[in-house]
Amino acid sequence: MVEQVSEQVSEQASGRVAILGAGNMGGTILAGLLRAGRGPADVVVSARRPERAAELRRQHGIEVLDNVSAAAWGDTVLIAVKPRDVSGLLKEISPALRPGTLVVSLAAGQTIAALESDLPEGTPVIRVMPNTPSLVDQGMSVLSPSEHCRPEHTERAQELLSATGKVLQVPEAYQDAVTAVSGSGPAYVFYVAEAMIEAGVLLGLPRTTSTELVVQTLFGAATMLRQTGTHPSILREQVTSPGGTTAAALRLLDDQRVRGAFVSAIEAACQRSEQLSKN
Ligand SMILES: NC(=O)C1=CN([C@@H]2O[C@H](COP(=O)(O)OP(=O)(O)OC[C@H]3O[C@@H](n4cnc5c(N)ncnc54)[C@H](OP(=O)(O)O)[C@@H]3O)[C@@H](O)[C@H]2O)C=CC1
Ligand SMILES: O=C(O)[C@@H]1CCC=N1
Repeated sequence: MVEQVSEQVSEQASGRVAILGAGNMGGTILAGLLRAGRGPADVVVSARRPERAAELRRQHGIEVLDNVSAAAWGDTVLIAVKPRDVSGLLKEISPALRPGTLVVSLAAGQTIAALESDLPEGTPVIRVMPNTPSLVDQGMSVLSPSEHCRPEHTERAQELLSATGKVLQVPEAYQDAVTAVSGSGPAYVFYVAEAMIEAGVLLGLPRTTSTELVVQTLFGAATMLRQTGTHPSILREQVTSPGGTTAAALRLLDDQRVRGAFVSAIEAACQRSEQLSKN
């Protein structure tokens, strides 16, 4: 099966991509690459459960291989397993990697140094923090290349990740903060959405109506932030009429220290990412 696939030549700059671990994030990037026009000549995945492998073949019509075969096939190998499974997976595939294969890791809290320690000397490695809106091509992926990466390696990863949204490069020292802000960020927004929907229901709105109001309001507010480039404080002031409803709501949020709670929550996520890198 591996030989059969390898006869086909990828026309993409990032070459043949092997995604190891097709769960939430790996599956999302896979779907994004396929939407962007890649096909079986360009992408394979690995799965450890036969039923998941069958599902991936059925859904996407692509090759599902074992980890070692997929890693040997790929020009770029994307690591999308849970942080605790990364080291074992890298040790497993390390002997099969061809010289020059680019390893791209999505794992939270896994440093470049830790990744390199399980890979052949000199392997180019890129640490990335993506997020789940990649599922709708609105992802935010933030990458940090290792010192063994040449510009073409970074361009390869940028091309790969831009299939599902924006891509930014930062020094690795920022990755724990990035993880806390944009990696975990969608969860904070969904948390706020849940609270707003429940509030609408409490006030007597049908659940479907409340949901529609909240989703469109979040979408509209995010679009305003992006399209106007205006600071959120100013946009908030524009909604807040003197003596009006918004001022009453914001006063309660301030009294309940909600802004401070958000800051502390994001600090906690950053600390957790730092802890993961020490395990
Ligand atoms: N979810 C998110 O919002 C984000 C996640 N990340 C990072 O992405 C990575 C993946 O997270 P997520 O997608 O949420 O996790 P999931 O648990 O959804 O996906 C992990 C996948 O890896 C598979 N897997 C585990 N071990 C192996 C193995 N040895 N060989 C092959 N496949 C294996 C699992 O298989 P099985 O189905 O059998 O369990 C599962 O399908 C993590 O490192 C996380 O830190 C980064 C940014 C955002
Ligand atoms: O919760 C986590 O650990 C992962 C990393 C960022 C988003 N999800």
